[in-house]
Amino acid sequence: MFLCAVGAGVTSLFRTPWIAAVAAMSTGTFVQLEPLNYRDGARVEPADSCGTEKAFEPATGRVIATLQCSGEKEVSLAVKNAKAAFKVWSKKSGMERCEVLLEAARMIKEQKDAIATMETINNGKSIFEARLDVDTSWQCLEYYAGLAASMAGEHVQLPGGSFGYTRREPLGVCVGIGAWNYPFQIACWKSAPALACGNAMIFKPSPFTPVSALLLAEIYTKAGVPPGLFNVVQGGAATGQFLCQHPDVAKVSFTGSVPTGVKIMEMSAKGIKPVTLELGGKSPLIIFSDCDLENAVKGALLANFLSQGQVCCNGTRVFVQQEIVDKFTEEVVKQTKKIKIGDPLLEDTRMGPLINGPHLERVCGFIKLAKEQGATVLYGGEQYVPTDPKLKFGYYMTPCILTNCSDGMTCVREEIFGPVMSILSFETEAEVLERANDTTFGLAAGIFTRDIQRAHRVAAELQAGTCYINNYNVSPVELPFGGYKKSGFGRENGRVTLEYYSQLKTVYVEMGNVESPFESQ
Ligand SMILES: NC(=O)c1ccc[n+]([C@@H]2O[C@H](COP(=O)([O-])OP(=O)(O)OC[C@H]3O[C@@H](n4cnc5c(N)ncnc54)[C@H](O)[C@@H]3O)[C@@H](O)[C@H]2O)c1
Ligand SMILES: CCCCC=O
Repeated sequence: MFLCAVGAGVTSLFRTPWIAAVAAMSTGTFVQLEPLNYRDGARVEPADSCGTEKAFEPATGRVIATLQCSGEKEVSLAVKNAKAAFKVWSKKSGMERCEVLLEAARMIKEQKDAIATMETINNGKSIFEARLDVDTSWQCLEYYAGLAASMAGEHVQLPGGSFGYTRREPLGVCVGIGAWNYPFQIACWKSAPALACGNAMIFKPSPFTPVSALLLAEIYTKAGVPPGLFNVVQGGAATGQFLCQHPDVAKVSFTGSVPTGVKIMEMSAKGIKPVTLELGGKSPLIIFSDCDLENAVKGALLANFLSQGQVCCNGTRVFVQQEIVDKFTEEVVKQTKKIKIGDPLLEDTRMGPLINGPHLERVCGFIKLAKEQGATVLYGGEQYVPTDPKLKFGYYMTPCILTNCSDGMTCVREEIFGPVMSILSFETEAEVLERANDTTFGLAAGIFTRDIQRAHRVAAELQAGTCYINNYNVSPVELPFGGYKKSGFGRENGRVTLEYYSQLKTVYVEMGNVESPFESQ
C-alpha cells in the first residue's frame, strides 16, 4: 500500500508481510505515495481540487504527503456513492450489520501494530499510546456491532384496539469531520455508531493527519460494507464546508475547536441538519488533601501529558488543596522529569513531538505569556532537540509545570493544547467548585479524594460532560463522552450515541373506522 524504506515496496494492506513491514518501520522512512481519497470502495485521486496541503512526520519535520484538497465535484461524487451504498446497507438487519462490523474490528485488532505505527509517524504520539488508541478503536466497533441488532422501538396500545409503534431509522449520509490528535480513533468513534445504525459516512480527516483513515476505509471494504458506505475525502476548511452544505448530507459529527464548531453549527442550521459537536476544553482537576497522593500525582500526569498534552479533555487547571500543595508539586515535578521524550516509535518513549512547527510556537507563546503575567515555570516548557540527528527538525518540547498561577491568567483560561499544567491552590470545597466552574468550557473534570460523599457531591456540582473520580482520561467505549457549555453537545460512545445517528418514526395503526367531523350527514 505504501512505499517505505524497509523493502516492502507496494504491497497489499491485507497481506501479512505488509503488516509486518509497516509495524517494523523506523522514523524518517515513510513516504505516502498512493491516493488519499477513498470512494466507491477504492483509493482515488479527487475529481477536482481546491488547493493542496502538506502532511508532516512531526518527529522529523519531513513532508510525508501532499494532499489535493477535494473540491465541490469530488464531494458530490462521494455523497452520490454514499447515497447508493446507504440504500443497500440500511435495508440490512442489525445482525447482518453486526457481522460486518465485528469482522472489521477483528481486522483492526490483527493490524494493530501497523495501524499504530502509521498513526505515530503521522501524528507524533508515542507508539505506546497509539496502540492504546487502536485498542479503543476496535473496541468501539465491537461495542456498536453488539448494539446494532438491539435498535428497536416501542409498541403502544391505544383505545379501541388501535395501536402505535416506533421505529428507529437511520438518517442517511452522515459526515464526520475529525481533529488531528486522535485521527484513527476519531474516525472509528464516529463511523462505528453511524454504520451500526444503518447510515453511510463520509469522513474528512484533519489535513495534518490524512493517512490512517484510509486504513479504516480499506478494512471496512474488506470486511464487507457495500462500496461507498465509508468514503474519505481529504482537505481543509473549504472541503469541510462543501460537505456541511451539501443538501444530501443528513448529519454532521464534528470534532475540533470551538471556533470551527460555531461555523459547522451555522452551516448545519441552514440545512436543519442535526450536529454533534465534540469541541475543546479547559478542564479542572481538583485534588483534595485527603487524597491518595501517589494516585493523584499519576492522575495529574495522565490529565496533562498524554499525546504531548494535545488532548481535548485534559485537566490542565490543577487545583490542589492548600495543605498538600507543596508536597504534591514536588512529586509532580519529580515524576514529570522522568518522562522520556524522543523518537515516538521507540518502545520506551512516552512523549513525542507536537503536531507541527506553528503549534509548537503557539504553545511556547502561551508559556512566555504566562511568565509575563506572573506565573513561575517550575519545570520544562522549552523547545527540545533530541540527540538523534534525524530528529533535529522535529517539534519537541519539555513538559511544563506552572505555579504561582491565578484564575485570570491566559494560561488558566484558554485551551493551550500542549503539555502545560497550571497548578492553583484552594482552601475550601465551595471555593474550588466556584472556581472550577468559572469557564466557558465544560468537557471534563476530575476529583481526587478518599471521601466518597464529597466525591459524588462535587461530581454532581461540576459543569462538565465527564467527571473522573480518582482517575483521569480513561475513556471506555461503554461510557458516553461529550461536553457541556461551549465544549459542545451530543455524545460519542455509550448506548446513547445510537440516538444521535438515528431518527424516530411513529406509526399509528387504526383498527376501527375513521371518525371524522367532515362525515356527510
Ligand atoms: N471533544 C472532543 O472529543 C475533542 C477531541 C479531539 C479534539 N478536540 C478539539 O479539537 C481542537 C484541535 O483540533 P484541530 O486543530 O484539528 O481543530 P480545528 O477546528 O482547527 O479543525 C478540526 C477539523 O475541522 C476542519 N475544518 C476547519 N475549518 C472548517 C470549516 N470552516 N468547515 C468545516 N470544517 C472545517 C479541519 O480541516 C479539521 O478537519 C482542540 O480544540 C481540541 O480540544 C475535541
Ligand atoms: C480521550 C479521548 C478524547 C480525545 C480528545 O482529544
